[in-house]
Amino acid sequence: MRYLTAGESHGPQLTTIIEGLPAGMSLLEEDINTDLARRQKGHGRGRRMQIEKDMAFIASGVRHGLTLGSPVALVVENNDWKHWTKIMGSEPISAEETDDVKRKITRPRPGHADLNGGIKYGHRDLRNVLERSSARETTVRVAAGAVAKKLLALLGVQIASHVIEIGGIQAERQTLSITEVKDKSEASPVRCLDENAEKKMMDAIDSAKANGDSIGGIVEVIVEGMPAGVGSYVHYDRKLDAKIAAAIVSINAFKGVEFGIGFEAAHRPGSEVHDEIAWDKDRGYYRKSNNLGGFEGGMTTGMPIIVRGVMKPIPTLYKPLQSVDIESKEPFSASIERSDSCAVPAAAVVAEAAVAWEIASALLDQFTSDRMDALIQAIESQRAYAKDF
Ligand SMILES: Cc1cc2nc3c(=O)[nH]c(=O)nc-3n(C[C@H](O)[C@H](O)[C@H](O)COP(=O)(O)O)c2cc1C
Ligand SMILES: C=C(O[C@@H]1CC(C(=O)O)=C[C@@H](OP(=O)(O)O)[C@H]1O)C(=O)O
Repeated sequence: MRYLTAGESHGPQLTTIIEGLPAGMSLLEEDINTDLARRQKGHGRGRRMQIEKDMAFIASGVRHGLTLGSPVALVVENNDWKHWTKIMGSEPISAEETDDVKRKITRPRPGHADLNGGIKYGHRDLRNVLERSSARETTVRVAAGAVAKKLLALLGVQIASHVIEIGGIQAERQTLSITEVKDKSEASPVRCLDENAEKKMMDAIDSAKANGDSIGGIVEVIVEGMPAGVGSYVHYDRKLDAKIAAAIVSINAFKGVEFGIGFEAAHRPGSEVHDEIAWDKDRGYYRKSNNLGGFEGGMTTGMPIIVRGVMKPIPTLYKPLQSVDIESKEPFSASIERSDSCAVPAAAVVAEAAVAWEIASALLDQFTSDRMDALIQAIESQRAYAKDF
């Protein structure tokens, strides 16, 4: 299964085309819209989120609520487009129009794709870079992820996400079921399970905003119900943990990823890292602990997948950073109109979508099927086989 996305931040719409879904899977626009709404929320979001009300239109590949096996195209309109039709339209704009009307940008923002993207594509108007490098694109990544999540739910695989750190404030660890993680994170304005930390995180976001600054954080994604032995050890590009790591770091502003105890493994002896193997007739094989976060040798162990990603602080700051104008080569202080001050809660939903996509694709690679009923059967039989192996 694969997908592409298209669309600029202030263009008319965002589009994704998903190829390789089996036929006969139930899919409704509301399955996708729930996740699109979740991605728009979160304390710290800027004014753009008051303009947009993201809704997916299923433009192909689904008939009477069921997938056809043909490409599924999803479209999300940008409400903000109506303010940008002249600036972002595809028709040529007259040479007499001023750079102001074109909203030309010659001052690259530190921490953004602006300067490198300008150098790479030869754009002297850096708007041509930022329109596509903007995290507005994560809207349709979440739409594609919602489709993957629907497939996973029908295969008995559950996924949830929550925020574990914002601006240095850490949530206390809790032992909760995946349903409780979903409910509690959904009810929190920062998607955090710990109410004490939640309040402090909100204060930290408010004070960063008041100081013209921004803060980042850490999100965690949990997956339960994956059969053992998905992915492979035989080649670097078939390792499922590696694919998930790439998907997480590909999210705008994500700088790192870890599984299970992650970087903590560097500080512990092997006897306190590796998860001992056990078997009983109800569960089949299991690990007595899950320090490795559900992966050994690039394959699922059947234990929950625990993956965390770290998001840097938002780079556009009201407190301006220094940069250089590419026309005059003179230094300047960046000025801005609007921005998020913290998007970690929204990014948790994006990370969940990214992980859902990778594991759904891995299941389809391994249990190839053009039909939903046959896929369900193949995965049930893998679970039974692995249990008594
Ligand atoms: C959900 C989400 C919302 C974001 N909102 C903003 C924003 O309002 N302002 C901003 O400067 N960066 C924002 N970013 C981050 C930038 O898109 C990102 O830092 C930039 O494109 C450079 O990419 P890199 O940080 O991955 O190198 C957001 C990221 C995500 C995931
Ligand atoms: C539009 C979204 O996020 C945007 C991501 C973003 C950036 O630079 O990445 C900059 C802001 O856009 P604008 O410049 O239009 O205010 C955010 O609002 C979204 O998440 O849907």
